[in-house]
Amino acid sequence: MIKQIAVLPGDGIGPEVTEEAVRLLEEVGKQFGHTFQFQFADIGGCALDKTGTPLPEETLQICRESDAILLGAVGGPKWDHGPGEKRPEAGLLKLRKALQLYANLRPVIVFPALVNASTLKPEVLEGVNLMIIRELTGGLYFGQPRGRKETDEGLAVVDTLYYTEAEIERVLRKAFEIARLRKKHLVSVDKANVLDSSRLWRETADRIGKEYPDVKLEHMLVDNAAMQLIRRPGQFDTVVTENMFGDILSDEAAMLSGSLGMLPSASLSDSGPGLYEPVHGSAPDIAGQNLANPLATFLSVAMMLKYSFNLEQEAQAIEQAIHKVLEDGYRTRDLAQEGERYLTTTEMGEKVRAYLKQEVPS
Ligand SMILES: NC(=O)C1=CN([C@@H]2O[C@H](COP(=O)(O)OP(=O)(O)OC[C@H]3O[C@@H](n4cnc5c(N)ncnc54)[C@H](O)[C@@H]3O)[C@@H](O)[C@H]2O)C=CC1
Ligand SMILES: CC(C)CC(=O)C(=O)O
Ligand SMILES: [Mg+2]
Repeated sequence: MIKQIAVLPGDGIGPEVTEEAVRLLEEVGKQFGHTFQFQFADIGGCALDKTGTPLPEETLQICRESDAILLGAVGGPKWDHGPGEKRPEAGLLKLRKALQLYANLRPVIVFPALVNASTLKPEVLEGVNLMIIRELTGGLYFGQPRGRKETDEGLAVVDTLYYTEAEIERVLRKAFEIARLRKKHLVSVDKANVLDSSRLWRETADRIGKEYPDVKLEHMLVDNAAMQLIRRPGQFDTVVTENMFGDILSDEAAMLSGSLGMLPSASLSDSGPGLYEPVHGSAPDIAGQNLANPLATFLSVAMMLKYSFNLEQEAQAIEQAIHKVLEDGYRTRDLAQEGERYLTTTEMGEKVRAYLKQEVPS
């Protein structure tokens, strides 16, 4: 199989983790007889510095012409004070919108070897395997009007939470389809006791739910969901929610798996390339130090192989290699216990490739 992959390393630790992910893909290609061709392009702060825009037209074109997109992360303190459209994050939002990547899949898996990496009790974490589906191209991050202005009462500011029924319906349908392939239990998270947008979300979920009688639909208010995720995460299988709630809940859920450096994601549309990126950001506090955990990006590569290329066996080979590396006690700094030795980003990359090649040390 020959596939074109657009690689957008971005800022901070983005280039460090994507470099290792590209090496991993090359290794998968070698082992399974595939050719992955990479086209690198700028996004975020590095694109702003070079071109004055966080998503250059050329980058968007490369993405449109690719079979899948691999992204590191964008942003950092250097660009934090620019106006909204001159922020690195605006480039990523624009890319998601332009490619209509409305369904963001964020699986949260507790690797048995990492049960002790979390601050939660092992018995609470046992068997946790949930899928958060976050709406990605609507809601507060996109609604208009937005911005600030001087008023008689001083400075005022507005962000708009806007959803059409069609936007809500398509992501809910995707969630029901995914729930059907899992444990057939879907929790729809909203704030229907306060927000009109959430009331439409809930009505739509109830309506679409009638087409999926085999899937048990439950509604949960977002504040309670945030608490339940920590109290008893095992009660969740598939979770669907709007853009900002999903953003926040998935970072929270990352702590079940031990680190934000463990959480991958896939952003999918109805046609065209999928975008694969770790859930974490550019981590300026550790950037340039070879300390980042690349496993979230590796797991995102596995999602790419599965969802975009239908290469189930290859995806499982990556997941298995990661399982074994962790079982054998290898950790990056974010996962290591106090005083425990840890691997750098590049060493973890080498280790996972070695396990993929079955070059397992005795
Ligand atoms: N998809 C994206 O490109 C995202 C970009 N951002 C941007 O990233 C910048 C930093 O944001 P933060 O709030 O600090 O969130 P962050 O996710 O970059 O970092 C939060 C904390 O987690 C740690 N961390 C994150 N990824 C890690 C990894 N792979 N290995 C080890 N530790 C890791 C960081 O060191 C930091 O302590 C901001 O400019 C923000 O807008 C934030 C989230 C997503
Ligand atoms: C545009 C990003 C900075 C938003 C985010 O935090 C995310 O997608 O997880
Ligand atoms: Mg986020």
